[in-house]
Amino acid sequence: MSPLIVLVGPMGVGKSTVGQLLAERLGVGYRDTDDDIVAGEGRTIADIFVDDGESAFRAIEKRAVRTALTEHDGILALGGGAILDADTRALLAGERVVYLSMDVEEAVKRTGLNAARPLLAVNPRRQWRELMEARRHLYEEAATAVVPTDGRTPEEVTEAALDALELKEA
Ligand SMILES: Nc1ncnc2c1ncn2[C@@H]1O[C@H](COP(=O)(O)OP(=O)(O)OP(=O)(O)O)[C@@H](O)[C@H]1O
Ligand SMILES: O=C(O)C1=C[C@@H](O)[C@@H](O)[C@H](O)C1
Ligand SMILES: [Mg+2]
Repeated sequence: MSPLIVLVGPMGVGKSTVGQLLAERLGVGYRDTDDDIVAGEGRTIADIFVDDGESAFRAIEKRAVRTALTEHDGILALGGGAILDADTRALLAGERVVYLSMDVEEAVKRTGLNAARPLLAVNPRRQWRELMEARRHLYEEAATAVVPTDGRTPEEVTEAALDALELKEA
């Protein structure tokens, strides 16, 4: 089993929002590896970062992504940093991957100063830019289609993704 679409992109770009719309439009299920991690660990992602550190979180995330890629046949959203793992990127090579992109101002609007996003807790604008410098090329390399989300409603992003993939609705 393999997902119909894998969504990648930075925190707050709309993976959950658009992922659920895509799932409705295509008549399939929606799954999110961040949610799988929270359910499996019984604690929030922020708590995992604080208690065990980022590298422990990445190890948990890598397992969660591998499991979801083999178990789920609908829309799968990956955590924003999952793309950093080389083994995960190798697994994505065989998948239909949509990279949802946005610019920094849109990112600040959508994520704000939300403490639930530990990587953006201090100086979100600068941290977002730094994260994207390290990740943009990884998202782009993994992507079957890049769908910009700036100035688009979630419905418009959903439509653009369906068009880009030439997927027909259920
Ligand atoms: N196209 C859009 N235009 C404007 N706001 C949007 C759009 N897509 C999502 N949002 C809003 O941006 C915020 C983040 O969206 P969402 O939670 O779907 O992103 P995400 O990529 O799943 O983030 P996370 O990193 O938390 O998983 C939400 O408040 C959502 O309503
Ligand atoms: O961009 C990241 O590194 C992260 C994104 C979120 O989806 C979560 O997986 C976590 O907050 C880390
Ligand atoms: Mg989400």
